[in-house]
Amino acid sequence: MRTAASSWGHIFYTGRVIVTIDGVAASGKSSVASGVARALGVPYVSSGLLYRAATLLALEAGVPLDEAPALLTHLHAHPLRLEALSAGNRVWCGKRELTDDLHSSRVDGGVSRVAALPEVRAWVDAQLRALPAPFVAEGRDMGTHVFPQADAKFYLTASPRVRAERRARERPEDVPAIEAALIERDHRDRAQSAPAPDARLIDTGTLPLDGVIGAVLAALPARRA
Ligand SMILES: Nc1ncnc2c1ncn2[C@@H]1O[C@H](COP(=O)(O)OP(=O)(O)OP(=O)(O)O)[C@@H](O)[C@H]1O
Ligand SMILES: Nc1ccn([C@@H]2O[C@H](COP(=O)(O)O)[C@@H](O)[C@H]2O)c(=O)n1
Repeated sequence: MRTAASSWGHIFYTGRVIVTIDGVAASGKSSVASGVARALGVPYVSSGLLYRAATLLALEAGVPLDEAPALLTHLHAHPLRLEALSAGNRVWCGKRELTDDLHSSRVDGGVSRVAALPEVRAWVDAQLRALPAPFVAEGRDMGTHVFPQADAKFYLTASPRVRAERRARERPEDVPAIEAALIERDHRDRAQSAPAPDARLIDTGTLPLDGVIGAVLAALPARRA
């Protein structure tokens, strides 16, 4: 059992707590999840990194992105390991760290095809459910499908333009191109991207990052050992 006190002072978490933060692409999920996890003193888990890593391995090996049997065979031959730290998640394939290669426009462009495969989703879900709580999990279906029993659920939104402007600081493409790609990715991901009925919706477009983190922390139920 583990106890953590947040820098907000009023939250004391003990035990196997799971907080889920879902939302559309580039809405701030990983930044917010990391900030919340650090405040609580627990790891955060980025589910999207596993889909991204599966996509990268497929692209590198020339495995067609929508051929589930070939992709699963390749993934079983090259097992991935998600290192879930509160400061940032890392993904490993054996001794090779993939993390820095996972946020390219090439991976952005292919990942939704891989994530649409039920076999790949089951492979990701099994790895996530094997992780020991407490943690903050972020993605698309953390609160609906993977951890429906979560103690608190959040869903982040922001307009495509705001998200593209933020992402443009991290990508070589211009804002209109990034915005079009985000809209396309949201559309391809729509099957797994509905908010949980019991999730709190937060529009991150009108708040600074610290404000979103503070809103999540303020909404968490107080818990005692
Ligand atoms: N509330 C905010 N105010 C300003 N910038 C923000 C805010 N939230 C996130 N950002 C910035 O927006 C960008 C996207 O955030 P982040 O990578 O956390 O989103 P994401 O939802 O995890 O993205 P993806 O779905 O592509 O993995 C980052 O540059 C981040 O610093
Ligand atoms: N729970 C999830 C998480 C991610 N995906 C797919 O992975 C892509 C990349 O995720 P990011 O969180 O890094 O944007 C995303 O576009 C989805 O295709 C998913 O399906 N379910």
